[in-house]
Amino acid sequence: MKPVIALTKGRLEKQFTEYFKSLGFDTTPLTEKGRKLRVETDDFQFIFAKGPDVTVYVEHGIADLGIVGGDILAEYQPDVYDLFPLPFGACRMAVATEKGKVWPDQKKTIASKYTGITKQFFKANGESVDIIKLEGSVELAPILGLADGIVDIVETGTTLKENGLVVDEEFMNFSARLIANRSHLKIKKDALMPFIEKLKSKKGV
Ligand SMILES: Nc1ncnc2c1ncn2[C@@H]1O[C@H](COP(=O)(O)OP(=O)(O)OP(=O)(O)O)[C@@H](O)[C@H]1O
Ligand SMILES: O=P(O)(O)OC[C@H]1O[C@H](OP(=O)(O)OP(=O)(O)O)[C@H](O)[C@@H]1O
Repeated sequence: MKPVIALTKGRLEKQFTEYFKSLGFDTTPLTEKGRKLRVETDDFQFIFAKGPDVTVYVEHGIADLGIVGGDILAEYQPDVYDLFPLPFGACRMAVATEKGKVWPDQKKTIASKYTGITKQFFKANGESVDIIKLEGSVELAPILGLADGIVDIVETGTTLKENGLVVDEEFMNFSARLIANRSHLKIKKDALMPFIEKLKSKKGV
């Protein structure tokens, strides 16, 4: 049986494919998969899922390995082996608000997709906040008056800038990470280790 790798769809999938190619693997099945959610290369089976679901497939042993953002691991804290960072998917977690906005004296309202990280961050700062969960386009919340600020991923800063927001504080750095199912790492060691070592040995794309 070929090892099964769960890949985060979208941005990380594209960056992983470039990386995988740079390691000398044929990426044709990945680039020509169309709407398929499962493809095979000569050496591996790949499944494509949203970041949080990648951790679910790895935790349950459906996938042996997973490629997922560090932000997802911090938010969901799945029971998997977090092996090491990969040289793509770099981003930061930040608190942001509208340019020129003064934070209210009373309890702040923060909108985020990352409610766990948000809660943990403000708690560590000794502050209690109201948190509103959103699924995306989080930058809209302060503009439309849903929240005083947001906690979200920043990479280039373009999304914040183009929506009139500024970073108040950056507090975590992330990149894509390789994760593994805990028991499969032992049971399927011979099948998985050569690939893991190959990923580990290469530093950049
Ligand atoms: N702007 C960004 N720059 C770099 N990495 C990012 C950025 N946004 C997200 N990421 C990383 O890529 C991972 C996947 O993000 P992506 O935006 O592709 O999916 P998503 O946030 O679930 O959005 P969607 O709901 O559109 O699929 C995130 O978990 C994070 O690790
Ligand atoms: O600093 P930047 O380079 O502009 O990147 C940051 C943006 O990228 C992500 O959004 P994504 O594209 O995943 O869309 P989303 O709002 O639907 O999550 C993130 O949530 C920010 O909105």
